[in-house]
Amino acid sequence: MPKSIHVNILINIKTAKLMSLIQITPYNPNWPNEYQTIAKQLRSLLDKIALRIDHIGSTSIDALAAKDVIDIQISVDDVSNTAIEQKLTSVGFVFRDEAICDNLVGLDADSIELKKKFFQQAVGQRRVHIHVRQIGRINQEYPLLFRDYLRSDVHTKRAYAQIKIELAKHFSNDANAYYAIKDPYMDTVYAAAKLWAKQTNWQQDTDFN
Ligand SMILES: CC(C)(COP(=O)(O)OP(=O)(O)OC[C@H]1O[C@@H](n2cnc3c(N)ncnc32)[C@H](O)[C@@H]1O)[C@@H](O)C(=O)NCCC(=O)NCCS
Ligand SMILES: Nc1ncnc2c1ncn2[C@@H]1O[C@H](COP(=O)(O)OP(=O)(O)OP(=O)(O)O)[C@@H](O)[C@H]1O
Repeated sequence: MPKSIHVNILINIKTAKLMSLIQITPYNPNWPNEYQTIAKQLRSLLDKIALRIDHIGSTSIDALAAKDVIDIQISVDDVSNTAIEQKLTSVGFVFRDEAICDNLVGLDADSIELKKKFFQQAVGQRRVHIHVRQIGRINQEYPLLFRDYLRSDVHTKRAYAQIKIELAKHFSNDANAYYAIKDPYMDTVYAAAKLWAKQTNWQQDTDFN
């Protein structure tokens, strides 16, 4: 193969990879079904270790554009229980030990309230993020409250979609920039969600897997 064609192919592959890094797609009504299938497998795998299994993140919110990633939270008694890792990796999920905490404005990264374990789909499978968090911690409540608030407030939901679409347009190949802006924006939504939770006496629902 001539060298110029080879270089062109390499550039195209590299560009395609960069371009697909952050991509927001319109809401897909099949996301909840995909979640249910995975959640049932997780329930039988983890049995009593999982106190609750929930669909979280944007794919759990009707009509919200999102990255095509099914986010799942598994709430446990003890996030350092090594059985969780053993069981999830035994069926192919990939443990990412770089992501041991969440970010929340006002808390240090090493706060006990932010500890988590993070897993991704087995190689070649549809994109899934599994967040294992300890029941009762701030970071365990966050995604459930954030989800329920966005489900209840169409204007905030639309604003969140717009922010993500714009960020993805400007920073599709720069995940750090995408999250550096999206994360504190989410925390302002979360602050409003906490007020809403007080007003409505919001509790974690009982409709989990
Ligand atoms: C978790 C990793 C390995 C997965 O990367 P990948 O490209 O496969 O997935 P993706 O970009 O969708 O990230 C997964 C989730 O991690 C979070 N995240 C990813 N990057 C960042 C970032 N720069 N800042 C904050 N949160 C991030 C987001 O909530 C996201 O949904 C990667 O994102 C990473 O190394 N992230 C940084 C880990 C981190 O934030 N550590 C904080 C110290 S505890
Ligand atoms: N500090 C935090 N602690 C716990 N959960 C958090 C925290 N920050 C964000 N989350 C939750 O994690 C979920 C998944 O994060 P993610 O970055 O994948 O966002 P998303 O809403 O799914 O949007 P995207 O379309 O970019 O994937 C968020 O919807 C939010 O509920």
